[in-house]
Amino acid sequence: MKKFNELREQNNKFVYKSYGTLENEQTISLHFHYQLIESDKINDFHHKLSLNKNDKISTDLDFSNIIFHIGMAEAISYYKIATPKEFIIECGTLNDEQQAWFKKLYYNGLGEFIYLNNIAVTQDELLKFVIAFNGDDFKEIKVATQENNIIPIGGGKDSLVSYELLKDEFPESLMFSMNPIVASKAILDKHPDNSIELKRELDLEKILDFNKRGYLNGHIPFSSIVGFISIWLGLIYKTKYIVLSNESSANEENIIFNGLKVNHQYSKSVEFENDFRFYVSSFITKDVEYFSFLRPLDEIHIAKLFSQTKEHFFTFRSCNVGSKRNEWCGKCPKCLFTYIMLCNFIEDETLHKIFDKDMLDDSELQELFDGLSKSDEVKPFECVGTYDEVNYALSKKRATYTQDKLPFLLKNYKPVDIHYGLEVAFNGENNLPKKFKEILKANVEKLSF
Ligand SMILES: CC(=O)N[C@H]1[C@@H](OP(=O)(O)OP(=O)(O)OC[C@H]2O[C@@H](n3ccc(=O)[nH]c3=O)[C@H](O)[C@@H]2O)O[C@H](CO)[C@@H](O)[C@@H]1O[C@H](C)C(=O)N[C@@H](C)C(=O)N[C@@H](CCC(=O)O)C(=O)O
Ligand SMILES: Nc1ncnc2c1ncn2[C@@H]1O[C@H](COP(=O)(O)OP(=O)(O)OP(=O)(O)O)[C@@H](O)[C@H]1O
Repeated sequence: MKKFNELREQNNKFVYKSYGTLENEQTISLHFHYQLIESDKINDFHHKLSLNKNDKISTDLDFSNIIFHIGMAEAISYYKIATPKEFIIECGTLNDEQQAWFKKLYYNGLGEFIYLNNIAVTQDELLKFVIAFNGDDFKEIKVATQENNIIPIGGGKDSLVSYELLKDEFPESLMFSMNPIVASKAILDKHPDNSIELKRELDLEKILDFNKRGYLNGHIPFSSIVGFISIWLGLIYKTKYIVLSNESSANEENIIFNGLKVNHQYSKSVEFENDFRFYVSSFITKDVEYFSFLRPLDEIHIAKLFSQTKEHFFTFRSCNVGSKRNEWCGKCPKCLFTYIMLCNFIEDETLHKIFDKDMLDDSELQELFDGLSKSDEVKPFECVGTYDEVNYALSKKRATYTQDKLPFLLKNYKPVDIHYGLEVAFNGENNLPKKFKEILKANVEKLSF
């Protein structure tokens, strides 16, 4: 593996060359061009997003501001290959405050990457933006948006819960999925007139080739990309609310490394959500609002809500490893975590059918089990919840077995006497508009733990 310092010493540069829109009768596509400049070589990357047109879309305004910003968020997949000190922007401008904002996103969004590649770098040192653009500043985009929702669908249980809780109250909501997996496509297909399917094409062969040649690789803040893209969708669909399904558990870091709170789910955290809302309303538009509907909830609450939606039991896929093949891989942290969250709310027989086994009886999962349940272990780098809710669920489940019937992973598990508060803090840090808070409250009140 080429090391961070070795790559930095080569004085490589990253360039955001251009962004553009191509439109024909059927499709709209956004194109982004980046370069990684090594001393004697220019490596070009071309990234593309595309969408089928329909009569709900209006593209008659100048959307360059938001499209430029989508390019800033998407650039991270290519920037991370060599993490140059200099990030040159040739197609737009960012003031000091905006540059500081993106530095924070890149640093925290690459937190897991920095930790796993054992990189010693501060937020200030990671990169410096160089503006090499002489055009005008971007203008705020003003669109008369309607009181409707775009609900991004990931195919796992969280966005399905939002979908279920909102579908009667807001039957005209638009369901958005990017490169949808089968589970997401099933939701979009139920709403053919209100679905947004977006194709995202990375310059993947080139990324994989750099990976093979030992350049840097690691996790990127995927949800920040969903965020900027969904603002663009809100503008072209004239739709006010972007309704995410990020939970409060996403705020907890995996580990603290050199003072950096390393969180796999950084761009799902409320810190990012608050920063993002501020950024969008200050520099892009005040007419589209991004918030997470499930923010007051922990994963355990979401799991209980999900357990009321039987029709999704055999279609949802929360497993990132298997979801492209429409499978639960049965071996990753997210499979085990999802199983643990649901194990008190869905009867064993059904749960075994969904996951194809009793995951708590799989001795090969001991290490993952410890990572999820012991606070002195590093929490797995996946979208999993907090130690407290895992231990709450495990302790509750363990109490339902007699000693001789305990599944393998619960045999040596010591129930934890935690005071895990199940009450939902609706007045905690969240950005739910009043009407959404009322719907969530009414549904949570129906649950009894
Ligand atoms: C599906 C998945 O979890 N992928 C992560 C995995 O990548 P892998 O190599 O196993 O396969 P691919 O995803 O096909 O990636 C191939 C290469 O392309 C790079 N790449 C991929 C997507 C992208 O947007 N940009 C890229 O540069 C990737 O680095 C590979 O070289 O491991 C990677 C390294 O740790 C992860 O970066 C991949 O994660 C995807 C970006 C991804 O979509 N992950 C989401 C499912 C995810 O983790 N979401 C989090 C939200 C995190 C956040 O803060 O936004 C969540 O749901 O909580
Ligand atoms: N491909 C995608 N297209 C559109 N939105 C997405 C996509 N992937 C994720 N999202 C959005 O990001 C949120 C976080 O993703 P995440 O995978 O954690 O959630 P999920 O799929 O709804 O449920 P789970 O946590 O059980 O997997 C989703 O709830 C959804 O709103």
